[in-house]
Amino acid sequence: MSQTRHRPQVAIICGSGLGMLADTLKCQDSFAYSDIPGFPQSTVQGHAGRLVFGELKGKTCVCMQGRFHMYEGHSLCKTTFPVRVFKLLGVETLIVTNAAGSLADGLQPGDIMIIKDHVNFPGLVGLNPLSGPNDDKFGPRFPAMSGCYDKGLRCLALDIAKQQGVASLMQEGVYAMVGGPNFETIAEARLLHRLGVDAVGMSTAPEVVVATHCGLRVFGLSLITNKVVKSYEDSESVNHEGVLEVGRLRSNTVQQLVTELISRMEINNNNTINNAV
Ligand SMILES: O=P(O)(O)O[C@@H]1C[C@H](O)[C@@H](CO)O1
Ligand code: HPA
Repeated sequence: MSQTRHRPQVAIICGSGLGMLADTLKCQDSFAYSDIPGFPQSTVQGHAGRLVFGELKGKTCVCMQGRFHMYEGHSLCKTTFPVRVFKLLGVETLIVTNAAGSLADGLQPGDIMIIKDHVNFPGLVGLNPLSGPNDDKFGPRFPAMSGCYDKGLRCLALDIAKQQGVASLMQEGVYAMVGGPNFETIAEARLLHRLGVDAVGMSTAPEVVVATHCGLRVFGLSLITNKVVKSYEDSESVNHEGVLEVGRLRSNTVQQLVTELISRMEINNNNTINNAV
Protein backbone atom coordinates (compact mmCIF):
# COMPACT_ATOMS: atom_id res chain seq x y z
CA MET A 1 0.00 0.00 0.00
CA SER A 2 2.91 2.34 0.55
CA GLN A 3 3.75 2.04 -3.17
CA THR A 4 0.56 3.74 -4.43
CA ARG A 5 -1.72 6.50 -3.26
CA HIS A 6 -4.73 4.85 -4.93
CA ARG A 7 -7.27 3.20 -2.61
CA PRO A 8 -9.42 1.15 -5.00
CA GLN A 9 -13.18 0.76 -4.76
CA VAL A 10 -13.54 -1.36 -7.87
CA ALA A 11 -11.37 -4.27 -9.07
CA ILE A 12 -11.32 -5.61 -12.61
CA ILE A 13 -9.93 -8.99 -13.65
CA CYS A 14 -9.06 -9.04 -17.35
CA GLY A 15 -9.72 -12.23 -19.31
CA SER A 16 -7.71 -13.54 -22.25
CA GLY A 17 -7.12 -10.74 -24.74
CA LEU A 18 -8.99 -8.22 -22.57
CA GLY A 19 -5.97 -6.61 -20.87
CA MET A 20 -6.73 -3.37 -22.70
CA LEU A 21 -9.31 -2.67 -19.98
CA ALA A 22 -6.39 -1.43 -17.86
CA ASP A 23 -5.57 1.18 -20.52
CA THR A 24 -8.69 3.13 -19.58
CA LEU A 25 -7.30 3.97 -16.11
CA LYS A 26 -5.86 7.45 -15.57
CA CYS A 27 -2.92 8.38 -13.29
CA GLN A 28 -1.68 4.81 -13.32
CA ASP A 29 0.57 3.04 -10.85
CA SER A 30 1.57 -0.31 -12.29
CA PHE A 31 3.29 -3.29 -10.64
CA ALA A 32 4.64 -6.46 -12.24
CA TYR A 33 3.28 -9.56 -10.51
CA SER A 34 6.91 -10.64 -10.00
CA ASP A 35 7.31 -7.63 -7.66
CA ILE A 36 4.23 -8.40 -5.54
CA PRO A 37 4.75 -10.78 -2.60
CA GLY A 38 2.52 -13.85 -2.82
CA PHE A 39 1.42 -13.28 -6.42
CA PRO A 40 2.04 -16.13 -8.87
CA GLN A 41 3.37 -15.39 -12.37
CA SER A 42 1.19 -15.22 -15.48
CA THR A 43 2.21 -17.86 -17.98
CA VAL A 44 -0.55 -17.51 -20.59
CA GLN A 45 -0.26 -15.43 -23.77
CA GLY A 46 -2.64 -12.47 -23.57
CA HIS A 47 -2.19 -12.14 -19.78
CA ALA A 48 0.49 -9.48 -19.26
CA GLY A 49 1.04 -10.07 -15.54
CA ARG A 50 0.62 -6.56 -14.14
CA LEU A 51 -1.50 -5.01 -11.43
CA VAL A 52 -2.58 -1.53 -12.50
CA PHE A 53 -4.10 1.07 -10.16
CA GLY A 54 -5.79 4.21 -11.48
CA GLU A 55 -8.80 6.48 -11.71
CA LEU A 56 -11.78 5.96 -13.99
CA LYS A 57 -14.73 8.33 -14.13
CA GLY A 58 -14.33 9.42 -10.52
CA LYS A 59 -13.82 5.91 -9.13
CA THR A 60 -10.56 4.41 -7.99
CA CYS A 61 -9.84 1.06 -9.61
CA VAL A 62 -7.34 -1.74 -9.61
CA CYS A 63 -7.01 -3.94 -12.64
CA MET A 64 -5.42 -7.37 -12.99
CA GLN A 65 -3.90 -7.36 -16.43
CA GLY A 66 -3.69 -11.12 -16.52
CA ARG A 67 -5.32 -13.72 -14.31
CA PHE A 68 -4.22 -17.06 -12.93
CA HIS A 69 -5.75 -20.32 -14.08
CA MET A 70 -5.96 -23.69 -12.40
CA TYR A 71 -4.50 -25.39 -15.50
CA GLU A 72 -1.28 -23.36 -15.10
CA GLY A 73 -0.61 -25.52 -12.09
CA HIS A 74 -1.54 -22.95 -9.45
CA SER A 75 -3.59 -24.08 -6.48
CA LEU A 76 -7.08 -22.56 -6.41
CA CYS A 77 -5.99 -20.60 -3.31
CA LYS A 78 -3.23 -19.02 -5.41
CA THR A 79 -5.48 -18.30 -8.39
CA THR A 80 -7.92 -16.45 -6.14
CA PHE A 81 -5.37 -14.84 -3.80
CA PRO A 82 -5.70 -11.43 -5.53
CA VAL A 83 -9.44 -11.35 -4.72
CA ARG A 84 -8.69 -11.41 -1.00
CA VAL A 85 -5.99 -8.79 -1.51
CA PHE A 86 -8.65 -6.61 -3.16
CA LYS A 87 -10.97 -7.11 -0.21
CA LEU A 88 -8.20 -6.06 2.16
CA LEU A 89 -7.54 -2.98 0.02
CA GLY A 90 -11.15 -1.87 0.51
CA VAL A 91 -12.57 -2.92 -2.85
CA GLU A 92 -16.37 -3.30 -2.83
CA THR A 93 -17.12 -4.39 -6.38
CA LEU A 94 -15.36 -6.96 -8.52
CA ILE A 95 -15.73 -7.01 -12.30
CA VAL A 96 -14.65 -10.33 -13.80
CA THR A 97 -14.19 -10.76 -17.52
CA ASN A 98 -13.26 -13.77 -19.59
CA ALA A 99 -13.08 -15.20 -23.06
CA ALA A 100 -15.48 -18.07 -23.58
CA GLY A 101 -16.83 -20.42 -26.21
CA SER A 102 -20.56 -20.39 -26.90
CA LEU A 103 -22.85 -23.38 -26.71
CA ALA A 104 -26.08 -21.40 -27.03
CA ASP A 105 -27.22 -21.05 -30.64
CA GLY A 106 -28.03 -17.37 -30.09
CA LEU A 107 -24.50 -16.42 -29.00
CA GLN A 108 -22.06 -15.62 -31.81
CA PRO A 109 -18.32 -14.83 -31.71
CA GLY A 110 -18.01 -11.16 -30.82
CA ASP A 111 -21.13 -11.18 -28.64
CA ILE A 112 -20.91 -10.27 -24.98
CA MET A 113 -22.64 -12.47 -22.44
CA ILE A 114 -23.51 -10.89 -19.12
CA ILE A 115 -22.99 -13.71 -16.64
CA LYS A 116 -26.21 -14.44 -14.81
CA ASP A 117 -24.96 -17.54 -13.01
CA HIS A 118 -22.24 -20.14 -13.27
CA VAL A 119 -21.65 -23.87 -13.06
CA ASN A 120 -18.36 -24.44 -11.28
CA PHE A 121 -17.44 -27.92 -12.50
CA PRO A 122 -14.17 -28.15 -10.54
CA GLY A 123 -16.07 -26.94 -7.47
CA LEU A 124 -18.74 -29.61 -7.89
CA VAL A 125 -16.08 -32.30 -7.48
CA GLY A 126 -14.37 -30.65 -4.54
CA LEU A 127 -11.80 -28.43 -6.23
CA ASN A 128 -12.85 -25.28 -4.41
CA PRO A 129 -10.70 -22.35 -3.25
CA LEU A 130 -12.67 -22.33 0.02
CA SER A 131 -11.68 -25.94 0.84
CA GLY A 132 -9.69 -26.30 4.02
CA PRO A 133 -10.05 -24.38 7.28
CA ASN A 134 -12.47 -21.47 6.92
CA ASP A 135 -11.10 -18.02 7.69
CA ASP A 136 -14.10 -16.50 9.50
CA LYS A 137 -12.60 -13.02 9.11
CA PHE A 138 -13.41 -13.20 5.40
CA GLY A 139 -16.75 -14.97 5.49
CA PRO A 140 -18.84 -17.92 6.68
CA ARG A 141 -18.02 -21.61 6.32
CA PHE A 142 -21.04 -22.24 4.09
CA PRO A 143 -21.57 -19.18 1.89
CA ALA A 144 -24.69 -18.91 -0.27
CA MET A 145 -24.01 -18.56 -3.98
CA SER A 146 -27.53 -17.78 -5.20
CA GLY A 147 -27.46 -14.24 -6.47
CA CYS A 148 -23.67 -14.10 -6.69
CA TYR A 149 -23.85 -12.03 -9.88
CA ASP A 150 -25.44 -8.77 -8.77
CA LYS A 151 -28.82 -8.21 -10.39
CA GLY A 152 -28.67 -4.42 -10.23
CA LEU A 153 -25.35 -4.34 -12.10
CA ARG A 154 -26.65 -6.81 -14.68
CA CYS A 155 -29.67 -4.59 -15.38
CA LEU A 156 -27.47 -1.51 -15.51
CA ALA A 157 -25.16 -3.17 -18.04
CA LEU A 158 -28.08 -4.13 -20.29
CA ASP A 159 -29.38 -0.59 -20.04
CA ILE A 160 -25.98 0.83 -20.99
CA ALA A 161 -25.75 -1.60 -23.93
CA LYS A 162 -29.05 -0.19 -25.24
CA GLN A 163 -27.83 3.37 -24.88
CA GLN A 164 -24.53 2.56 -26.59
CA GLY A 165 -26.36 0.85 -29.47
CA VAL A 166 -24.85 -2.57 -28.83
CA ALA A 167 -27.85 -4.31 -27.25
CA SER A 168 -28.01 -6.77 -30.15
CA LEU A 169 -24.55 -8.06 -29.13
CA MET A 170 -25.51 -8.61 -25.54
CA GLN A 171 -27.58 -11.09 -23.54
CA GLU A 172 -27.49 -12.80 -20.20
CA GLY A 173 -26.44 -16.41 -19.82
CA VAL A 174 -24.91 -19.16 -17.74
CA TYR A 175 -21.12 -19.64 -17.77
CA ALA A 176 -19.51 -22.96 -16.95
CA MET A 177 -15.95 -23.35 -15.80
CA VAL A 178 -14.07 -26.44 -16.89
CA GLY A 179 -10.50 -27.21 -15.86
CA GLY A 180 -8.79 -26.92 -19.26
CA PRO A 181 -6.26 -26.46 -20.74
CA ASN A 182 -7.64 -28.51 -23.62
CA PHE A 183 -10.75 -27.22 -25.33
CA GLU A 184 -13.85 -29.44 -25.20
CA THR A 185 -14.44 -32.64 -27.10
CA ILE A 186 -17.63 -32.78 -29.11
CA ALA A 187 -19.20 -35.15 -26.57
CA GLU A 188 -18.29 -32.75 -23.73
CA ALA A 189 -19.70 -29.82 -25.71
CA ARG A 190 -22.97 -31.68 -26.25
CA LEU A 191 -23.16 -32.57 -22.57
CA LEU A 192 -22.64 -28.95 -21.50
CA HIS A 193 -25.25 -27.78 -24.01
CA ARG A 194 -27.79 -30.29 -22.70
CA LEU A 195 -27.09 -29.16 -19.16
CA GLY A 196 -28.17 -25.63 -20.03
CA VAL A 197 -24.75 -24.00 -20.20
CA ASP A 198 -24.59 -21.01 -22.56
CA ALA A 199 -20.82 -20.40 -22.57
CA VAL A 200 -17.79 -22.33 -21.38
CA GLY A 201 -14.39 -21.19 -20.19
CA MET A 202 -11.52 -22.07 -17.88
CA SER A 203 -11.64 -19.44 -15.15
CA THR A 204 -13.81 -16.96 -13.25
CA ALA A 205 -15.92 -19.28 -11.06
CA PRO A 206 -13.28 -19.69 -8.30
CA GLU A 207 -12.71 -15.91 -8.23
CA VAL A 208 -16.45 -15.31 -7.91
CA VAL A 209 -16.78 -17.91 -5.14
CA VAL A 210 -14.04 -16.22 -3.11
CA ALA A 211 -15.41 -12.74 -3.85
CA THR A 212 -18.93 -13.72 -2.79
CA HIS A 213 -17.60 -15.43 0.34
CA CYS A 214 -15.99 -12.15 1.48
CA GLY A 215 -19.00 -10.00 0.56
CA LEU A 216 -17.85 -8.37 -2.66
CA ARG A 217 -20.49 -7.35 -5.19
CA VAL A 218 -19.74 -9.09 -8.49
CA PHE A 219 -20.38 -8.28 -12.13
CA GLY A 220 -19.19 -10.75 -14.79
CA LEU A 221 -19.01 -10.75 -18.54
CA SER A 222 -17.86 -13.28 -21.13
CA LEU A 223 -16.63 -12.16 -24.51
CA ILE A 224 -17.72 -14.93 -26.84
CA THR A 225 -14.64 -15.70 -28.90
CA ASN A 226 -15.72 -18.89 -30.68
CA LYS A 227 -18.54 -21.33 -31.12
CA VAL A 228 -17.84 -24.60 -29.38
CA VAL A 229 -17.88 -27.39 -31.95
CA LYS A 230 -20.88 -29.63 -31.27
CA SER A 231 -21.11 -31.58 -34.51
CA TYR A 232 -18.91 -34.36 -35.89
CA GLU A 233 -19.58 -32.89 -39.34
CA ASP A 234 -18.03 -29.54 -38.38
CA SER A 235 -14.41 -29.22 -39.49
CA GLU A 236 -13.72 -25.98 -37.54
CA SER A 237 -11.53 -26.01 -34.49
CA VAL A 238 -10.75 -23.41 -31.84
CA ASN A 239 -7.31 -22.06 -30.94
CA HIS A 240 -5.97 -19.51 -28.47
CA GLU A 241 -4.75 -17.09 -31.19
CA GLY A 242 -8.30 -16.86 -32.51
CA VAL A 243 -9.57 -16.24 -28.99
CA LEU A 244 -7.13 -13.32 -28.55
CA GLU A 245 -8.03 -11.92 -31.96
CA VAL A 246 -11.72 -11.56 -31.04
CA GLY A 247 -10.58 -9.72 -27.88
CA ARG A 248 -8.70 -7.25 -30.05
CA LEU A 249 -11.68 -6.79 -32.39
CA ARG A 250 -14.11 -6.10 -29.56
CA SER A 251 -11.76 -4.11 -27.31
CA ASN A 252 -13.53 -0.78 -27.84
CA THR A 253 -17.01 -2.17 -27.17
CA VAL A 254 -15.92 -3.94 -23.99
CA GLN A 255 -13.96 -0.90 -22.78
CA GLN A 256 -16.91 1.44 -23.36
CA LEU A 257 -19.33 -0.85 -21.58
CA VAL A 258 -17.09 -1.37 -18.55
CA THR A 259 -16.19 2.34 -18.36
CA GLU A 260 -19.83 3.41 -18.34
CA LEU A 261 -20.75 0.68 -15.85
CA ILE A 262 -18.06 1.88 -13.45
CA SER A 263 -19.07 5.47 -14.00
CA ARG A 264 -22.71 4.78 -13.13
CA MET A 265 -22.36 2.21 -10.36
CA GLU A 266 -23.02 3.36 -6.84
CA ILE A 267 -20.21 3.03 -4.33
CA ASN A 268 -20.42 3.39 -0.55
CA ASN A 269 -17.18 5.40 -0.45
CA ASN A 270 -15.67 3.06 2.08
CA ASN A 271 -12.32 3.26 0.34
CA THR A 272 -9.97 2.82 3.23
CA ILE A 273 -7.94 -0.29 3.97
CA ASN A 274 -10.43 -2.82 5.20
CA ASN A 275 -9.64 -3.20 8.87
CA ALA A 276 -12.71 -5.32 9.45
CA VAL A 277 -10.97 -8.30 7.89
O1 LIG B 1 -8.73 -16.04 -18.63
P1 LIG B 1 -9.81 -16.49 -19.54
O2 LIG B 1 -10.84 -17.32 -18.89
O3 LIG B 1 -10.43 -15.34 -20.31
O4 LIG B 1 -9.09 -17.39 -20.64
C1 LIG B 1 -9.74 -18.23 -21.59
C2 LIG B 1 -9.69 -19.67 -21.11
C3 LIG B 1 -8.27 -20.06 -21.46
O5 LIG B 1 -7.39 -19.58 -20.48
C4 LIG B 1 -8.02 -19.35 -22.75
C5 LIG B 1 -8.31 -20.20 -23.94
O6 LIG B 1 -8.11 -19.49 -25.14
O7 LIG B 1 -8.91 -18.21 -22.75
N1 HPA C 1 -13.74 -23.50 -24.27
C1 HPA C 1 -13.13 -23.26 -23.09
N2 HPA C 1 -12.53 -22.11 -22.83
C2 HPA C 1 -12.54 -21.17 -23.76
C3 HPA C 1 -13.16 -21.35 -25.00
C4 HPA C 1 -13.79 -22.59 -25.27
O1 HPA C 1 -14.36 -22.85 -26.35
N3 HPA C 1 -12.99 -20.21 -25.71
C5 HPA C 1 -12.30 -19.36 -24.92
N4 HPA C 1 -12.03 -19.93 -23.74
